[in-house]
Amino acid sequence: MDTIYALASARGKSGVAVIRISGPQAFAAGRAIAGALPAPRSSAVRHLRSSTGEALDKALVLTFSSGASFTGEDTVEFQIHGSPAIIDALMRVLSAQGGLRMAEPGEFTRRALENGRLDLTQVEGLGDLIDSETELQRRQALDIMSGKLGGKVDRWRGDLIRAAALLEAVIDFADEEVPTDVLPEVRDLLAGVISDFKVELAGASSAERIRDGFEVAILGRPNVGKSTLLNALAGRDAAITSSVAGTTRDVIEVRMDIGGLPVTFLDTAGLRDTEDEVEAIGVARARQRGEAADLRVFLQESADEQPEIALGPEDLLRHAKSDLSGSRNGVSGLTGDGVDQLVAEIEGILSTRVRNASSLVRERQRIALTEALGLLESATDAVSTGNMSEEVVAEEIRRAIRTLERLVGRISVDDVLDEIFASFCLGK
Ligand SMILES: Nc1nc2c(c(=O)[nH]1)N(C=O)[C@@H](CNc1ccc(C(=O)N[C@@H](CCC(=O)O)C(=O)O)cc1)CN2
Ligand SMILES: Nc1nc2c(ncn2[C@@H]2O[C@H](COP(=O)(O)OP(=O)(O)OP(=O)(O)O)[C@@H](O)[C@H]2O)c(=O)[nH]1
Ligand SMILES: [Mg+2]
Repeated sequence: MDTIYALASARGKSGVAVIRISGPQAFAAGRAIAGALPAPRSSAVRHLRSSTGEALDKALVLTFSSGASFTGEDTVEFQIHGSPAIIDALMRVLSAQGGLRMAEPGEFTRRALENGRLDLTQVEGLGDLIDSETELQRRQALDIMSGKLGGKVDRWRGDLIRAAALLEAVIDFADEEVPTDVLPEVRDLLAGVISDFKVELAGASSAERIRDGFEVAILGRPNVGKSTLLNALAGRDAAITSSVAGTTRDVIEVRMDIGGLPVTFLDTAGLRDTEDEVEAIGVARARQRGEAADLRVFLQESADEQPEIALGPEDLLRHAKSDLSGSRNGVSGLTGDGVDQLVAEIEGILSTRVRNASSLVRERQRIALTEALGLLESATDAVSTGNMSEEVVAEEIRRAIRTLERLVGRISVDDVLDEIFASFCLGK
């Protein structure tokens, strides 16, 4: 097993930077640079030196032994002054050490997975935790990283293993008298797991929305003040505004945190028929992105205007430029009138949509549970109608168990690993 190292903190200047070394040679490499190492899980101040004895930095050194470390391997950390020059110098010294190489993105976490420290869902949770930008994303990712989904999967797996074993006992003792009827217990076990799966699946799209965020499109005729409203929401000049109708062409995206939810606002081209070729492309994009968005805010020029895009029941209609019209159901990006109420209403609508969020935060997880549910429903049918042999039913349950094992990475999942680790940072 190679010993790997990487900068674990962000590149650039910082108060303190962390360089981690993990693997069988970690302690030897640490000693070569820092001298005597502190006991595992304690720290010591040391002068770090190159092989020629030149001082690199005065740093904090930490060690973890393989029994109790993040990766499950011997680990040494240097917490150094966060200067790019020190980082470069230390990385050079490490690369010159025999048997060490730079880690690939996500490789520390991959080792934690291989050493059974984390299951696959926890790895996904950790990736999401590092990517989290809002409070709800942080909480959701921390739950998953702490084993919320993995723990449930283990319990379901246990119940299904028992159900399959009960059926297999019937098969094995087919020519003897099997005194008790196992079918009621099998049915109960399946029903319990099926009902849990349904709750999880019902809350999957909400959980996925917390992870991926919502899109809210601002739509309306040209010149009604869409871009001005976007800028008011963003608190900066994200989009060009002007008194010329047809100013915005491309969709302008601004990412925001609304009550802990990640929301991307879309400013769009004003909707109208136009001879201008470029503007027409913009209008087509506005319609397409507007229809695909999770929620639409339609700015009306006048109260009797019919929106030229289909609005859903929760979509928001607002009179534009309320500072001029004095409308009560209005908004003004220019004066800020009605903007806070609009944001509050959007927050209310979107937070109801995530209220039933479950632990299935990724499509991969939802697909696995859907597949397992199908198998268990067909097994339940067979048990109830009795028109299938115990062997076949047990095999269906075993297939559902294997699907759960893929979900947590208990059986080989090389195909999903590359995809999951592709989005990890270097040093994680
Ligand atoms: N300096 C530093 N801070 C850090 C990390 C790190 O690697 N270094 N982490 C890295 O991501 C996170 C902490 N994660 C960790 C996760 C598990 C173990 C660990 O030693 N686990 C053992 C023992 C558990 C125990 O003692 O309770 C294990 O799982 O067997 C350590 C750190 C965040 N902060
Ligand atoms: N009085 C007033 N003027 C506004 C308001 N919002 C925008 N305007 C003005 O109206 C003009 C058009 O504003 P924009 O925000 O560019 O309008 P738009 O809807 O993005 O226009 P297009 O991109 O062309 O579709 C600019 O001169 C703005 O200063 C408002 O709430 N009140
Ligand atoms: Mg505009």
